[in-house]
Amino acid sequence: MQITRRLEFDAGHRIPDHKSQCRHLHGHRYAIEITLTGQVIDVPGRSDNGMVMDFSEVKTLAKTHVVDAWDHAFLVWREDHAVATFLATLPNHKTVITDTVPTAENLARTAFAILDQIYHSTFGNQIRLERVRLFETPNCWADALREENIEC
Ligand SMILES: Nc1nc2c(c(=O)[nH]1)N=C([C@H](O)[C@H](O)COP(=O)(O)OP(=O)(O)OP(=O)(O)O)CN2
Ligand SMILES: [Zn+2]
Repeated sequence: MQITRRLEFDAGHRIPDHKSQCRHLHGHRYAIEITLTGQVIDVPGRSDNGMVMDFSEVKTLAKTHVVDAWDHAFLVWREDHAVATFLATLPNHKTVITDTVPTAENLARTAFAILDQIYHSTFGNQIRLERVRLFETPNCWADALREENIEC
């Protein structure tokens, strides 16, 4: 069985080498959808009976490890020296330095890598992260899929 939980957050970014608008500093209302697979729990009386995993727990882990870190942050590529240096001059500014240019594809892949470890260490093999879908806008999204991210 497969379940999906969606969360939203706001963040700024830019794609410094982009040929068009995206090289400017701008922001998005991002959405992240986390898809997990597992067996439906069949233990009468348990709070999560009939569920793969309680959606509220899916949310809590995603919020703690990705969404709260990225929400209202500026996501800046470590090679984007002009912006990274400028942001470092702002006292207490919420800046997240990324190892790759912060496209929807790379952010989806980064979130997958973080969350895969988290769900695995919390729930072992019973729950598997299958996909992280990251919406940059309502019309543009990227999917990080297990088969392309993990060798298993
Ligand atoms: N494959 C990708 N292409 C683009 C990405 C990306 O992450 N992956 N990112 C951008 C920009 O960051 C941009 O903010 C999105 O731009 P745009 O295509 O303009 O998207 P909109 O939904 O705002 O488009 P409208 O046509 O104005 O609705 C660019 N490309
Ligand atoms: Zn953008």
